[in-house]
This record gives sequence, C-alpha cells and structure tokens, in this order.
Amino acid sequence: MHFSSTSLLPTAFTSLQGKKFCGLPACQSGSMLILHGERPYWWIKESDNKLPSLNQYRLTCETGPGSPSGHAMVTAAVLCTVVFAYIRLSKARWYKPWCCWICFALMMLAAGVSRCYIATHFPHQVVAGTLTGVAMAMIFLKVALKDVSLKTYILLVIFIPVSSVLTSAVIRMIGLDPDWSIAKAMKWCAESQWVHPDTQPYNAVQRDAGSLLGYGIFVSIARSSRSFQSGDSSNLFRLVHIILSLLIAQVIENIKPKVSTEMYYLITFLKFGLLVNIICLIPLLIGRRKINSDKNS
Ligand SMILES: O=P(O)(O)OC[C@H]1O[C@@H](O)[C@H](O)[C@@H](O)[C@@H]1O
Repeated sequence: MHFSSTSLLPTAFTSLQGKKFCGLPACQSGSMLILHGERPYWWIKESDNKLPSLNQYRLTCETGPGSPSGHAMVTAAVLCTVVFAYIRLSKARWYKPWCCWICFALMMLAAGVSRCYIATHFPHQVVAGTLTGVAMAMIFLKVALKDVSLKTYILLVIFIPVSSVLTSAVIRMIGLDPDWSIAKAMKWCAESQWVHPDTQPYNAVQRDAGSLLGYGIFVSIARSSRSFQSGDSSNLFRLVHIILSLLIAQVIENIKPKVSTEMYYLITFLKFGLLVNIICLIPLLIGRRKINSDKNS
C-alpha cells in the first residue's frame, strides 16, 4: 500500500477543518535532510556478504536517506491527527476510540510492510518513522496554526528552503556529500526511469514550503470570511470535500513536466501552494453558496 502525502493531506485537512496540522511536513523535510540511513535495495548490493538479491519495483528507488521512513512518518502523523480529531468531534463511545486505533495500527502495519517488501526500508526505519510521526501529531495538535499571521507563514516559507540549503552547505564543508543517497539510488536502481525527482529531499522541501504558503494565504482569506466562520461540518459535506479534494490532488500531483531540476522544484512549490489553497477554499465556496441560498429562501 502506498500512502502519498498528497492523498493524505486533503483527508486530514477535512477532518480538522484546516486548524492544526500544516506544520507537519516542515519537520519531515528537515529531518530527512539531516538523518542518514542505508536503504536495503542499495545496501544489499554494496554488502561484502553473499546475500540474496532483492527484487526492485517502480516505487523502490527512493533517493532520500533511509532513516526514518518518510512515508511511515507522514502517514502516522496525518492518520494520528485524523483519529484524534474524529474521536473528539464524534464524541465517541468507549469502543469507538479502540476501533479507530486498531484501524490506525493496521494501516501503519500495511504501510510499513509494503515499504519493507519493496526493499526501500529496513523494519527499524519504519518503526522510527511511525514513532516520530505520532510524536509530531501530538506536538502539532497543541499548536493553533490558524491563528498564525501571514507574515509568519511567509517567514517560515523563506526559512525552510534557506535552512535546507545552509544545512547542505555545512554538510559539504565538513567533507561529506549531502547528496550521497541520490548518487546511491542512481547507481543501484534496476531501472533508471524509476529514480524520480519527486523523491528527492529538496523536492520535499519545496513541496512543504509551497503547502505552507498556500495554507498561510488561505488562513488570511478565511479570517475575514463569514462562510468559513459559519462552517458547515455535516458528514455529507465532509465526504464531498474529501472526494473532491482527492480528485484535485491526484490531477495536480500528476503534473510532472520534463524540465530542468531547478524548474521542477519551482513547479513543485507552486503546485502544492495551489493545491492546498484549492482544498482549503472548497468549504469556503460551498459555504458561501449555502449562505446565499439561505438568504434567497
Ligand atoms: O523514506 P520513505 O518512506 O521512502 O519516503 C520517502 C518519501 O517521503 C515522503 O514523505 C516524502 O514526501 C517524499 O518526497 C519521499 O519520497
């Protein structure tokens, strides 16, 4: 099972009504740049021992360091946030939280097993990613990001790419190669077309910065909007919002032009800024139509 953060983002936003989760990706990209860790698909080829070879698949050739698993981290952070929100909003009886947490555990197990099966992670990396994701969800549930000013969002959006470039520069200065994992992916991936810029840590940085900017812009629009404050949160409304958001996310995510790396990063930044804005604005638009039709009747 492959949970991309693109598909999880709309679901989480809908559950939380856009309140508190948008700081999650920033931490993820920062830690991915700093932490090291081999991936099984290249480790086995470099190992001196006589070990069996591992099958590679289209999704195997991730280019970032292996530790912790980014998929496990984002999946755990987002699903944990959704479960907390669901339990709080649905005023669940005693058995419902348990059902939610069992579903959460099963989904994490499926995500973790799939990462190991395709030889892109060792089990301990998936466990580390899951625990980090849960910790991130617990921290960000306490932060009311909707009250943060647009200026702060803009400063964060500048800070995230600048700090990642500086981190790389420092790593280079101490004689290490910050792109060591990209080189290994290119060397050991069975098919060169499976090594995709989408998996590069710098691309994740642009995606997270774009998403934060998109969310910051949305928050400043929403603060002055009556339809946002009136907040229709019926289950049908949420379901429509999730389905529409997932469809839009799939369309935007699949825009993958063949351009230079720098241009690709810029397009990623814009794509995700736009995506978050569209997802966030859907309730505003539906809410406004509802208010107008209430007025007319
Ligand atoms: O470390 P993993 O599990 O292979 O995941 C890497 C992926 O982690 C995701 O969370 C990032 O958003 C992707 O850009 C990256 O490709």
